[in-house]
Amino acid sequence: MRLRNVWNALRNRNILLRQTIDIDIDAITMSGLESNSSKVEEGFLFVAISGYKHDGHDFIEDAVNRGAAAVIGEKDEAEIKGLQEGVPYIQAANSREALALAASRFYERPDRKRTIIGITGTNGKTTTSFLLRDILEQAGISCSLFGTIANFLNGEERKAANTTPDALQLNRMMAESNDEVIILEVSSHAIEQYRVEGIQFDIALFTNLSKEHLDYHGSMEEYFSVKRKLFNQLKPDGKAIIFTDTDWGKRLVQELGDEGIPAVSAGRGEENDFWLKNIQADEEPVFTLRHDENDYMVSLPIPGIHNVYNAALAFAAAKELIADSSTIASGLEGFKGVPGRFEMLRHPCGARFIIDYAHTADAVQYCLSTARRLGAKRIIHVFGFRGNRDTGKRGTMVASSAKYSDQLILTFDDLNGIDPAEMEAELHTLNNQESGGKGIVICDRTSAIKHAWDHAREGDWIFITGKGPETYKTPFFMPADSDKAALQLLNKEHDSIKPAKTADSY
Ligand SMILES: CC(=O)N[C@H]1[C@@H](OP(=O)(O)OP(=O)(O)OC[C@H]2O[C@@H](n3ccc(=O)[nH]c3=O)[C@H](O)[C@@H]2O)O[C@H](CO)[C@@H](O)[C@@H]1O[C@H](C)C(=O)N[C@@H](C)C(=O)N[C@H](CCC(=O)O)C(=O)O
Ligand SMILES: Nc1ncnc2c1ncn2[C@@H]1O[C@H](COP(=O)(O)OP(=O)(O)OP(=O)(O)O)[C@@H](O)[C@H]1O
Repeated sequence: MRLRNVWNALRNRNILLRQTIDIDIDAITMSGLESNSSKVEEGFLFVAISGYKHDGHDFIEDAVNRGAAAVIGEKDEAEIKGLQEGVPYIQAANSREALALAASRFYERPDRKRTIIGITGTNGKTTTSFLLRDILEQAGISCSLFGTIANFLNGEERKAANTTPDALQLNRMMAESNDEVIILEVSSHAIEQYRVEGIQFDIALFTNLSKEHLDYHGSMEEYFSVKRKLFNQLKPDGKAIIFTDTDWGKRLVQELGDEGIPAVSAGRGEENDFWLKNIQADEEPVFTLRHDENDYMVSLPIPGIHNVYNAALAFAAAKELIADSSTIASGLEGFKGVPGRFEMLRHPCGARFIIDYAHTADAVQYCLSTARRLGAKRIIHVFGFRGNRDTGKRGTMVASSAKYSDQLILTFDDLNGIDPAEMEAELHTLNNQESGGKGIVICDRTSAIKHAWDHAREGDWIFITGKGPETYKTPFFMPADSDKAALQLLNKEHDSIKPAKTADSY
């Protein structure tokens, strides 16, 4: 592709500052695009990103030595080392934005060739995207799905490093996809970091908003305003579909309406386009959705009122693509679930163990209150906190757990570089301040799980939350690399595992 095409894309968006080496860019073609210097090959355009850990401008020399034909950066040329004659340096106002626009152009606007569905919100993105994919696929519509669990395209599964891939990988995968629909989980980090910039969506969904990532966004208002940007990236005939049971959802519908952006609402009030009513929140919930004066009865094979909300949203989105509502309802009935989201295993005594990815106070409340509603005799909650992330939400998570559980066991999650002693001290402080005397601390995660296992009684619902299906980053006492593997090991070798370190001995 001619470099001129990318240059035009940047100029059209007014982010071009200047082209500092005077060269005829029409003469330059680019054979590839990269933001990581170590992957640059002969003839590539290299985009230097000022990152959180590294400054890509420091790697321009490396990129040029590997054959870069041109470089885009955001710093002034006077600050750049390693540029060579014949290699133009194009200065943009923002490199991440430039990368996204360049990628979209280089891969020939893949968003225009497929139906693109973006899902944002604090909780429920993954579950809603899986629900929607199951509905569409059961109706014979092929889907790619890019999200936290993995990236799925053309029937293959690829590992995902982020909830939303970076702009380069995203546009590349969209171009590679032969599927009719692409479902994309859109995190607030992704929007802030321009990973979805330049993409226009056919449908954009909003699940909810609750306290999360405030270390990154500063305030709820700011967090909302970032999420909201997604809804300004709809195609001219695109649709916003909003779940309205949070004030943030109601506000979004109102604000989009004021801007003339068509929004379809789903929620428990009669005023919604998809009115969710008659909810029987059993282990397999049943509910009715009223739309266009018709009632559709749906049953869902996963528990939790939060999953009913997710299903209502998926139903509303599917309705944009599938006319026959009974096909949508049967897609939901056949839902296969999501790894590590309300995933249930049984203890030999009959107690239930649930592995769940809850990592907000809101999610904890939804999970534990589901168990209470379904008649749990005791609720035990095993969880911890990812190191180096949003420390502000921890107190409310413990308080929420204490409110809905009978006992909580605070343990290690992924330490993410934090000193174990520091995390241990934090767990004790949170336990003393927020658990209402219901908590203990067992730092080793597998020992905490074993403690719960050993003390399980018939009628207990025991939640292990925070990691879902993720593998452990550090080894724990038991030879298991995930919560599920630990439970499976306990189930298999119940008697041969030695007593674990307890709170007192740790
Ligand atoms: C803090 C953060 O958000 N970092 C994200 C950011 O990294 P970065 O671009 O700043 O990376 P960096 O390491 O500083 O490098 C800067 C540049 O130097 C380049 N470089 C570096 C070394 C070298 O030798 N040569 C070279 O060219 C790099 O390729 C890069 O272009 O941009 C990358 C590409 O988009 C992301 O993968 C990365 O996510 C990290 C891994 C991360 O953990 N992010 C979390 C916070 C996140 O984004 N989470 C959300 C989900 C949140 C949720 O809802 O739970 C997500 O979407 O995953
Ligand atoms: N609609 C909802 N409202 C509140 N909590 C929810 C909702 N849906 C799911 N949850 C809770 O949030 C957890 C994460 O769900 P899910 O993975 O679907 O959300 P997500 O938005 O994709 O999160 P992440 O981006 O962190 O992966 C679930 O395990 C559940 O505890």
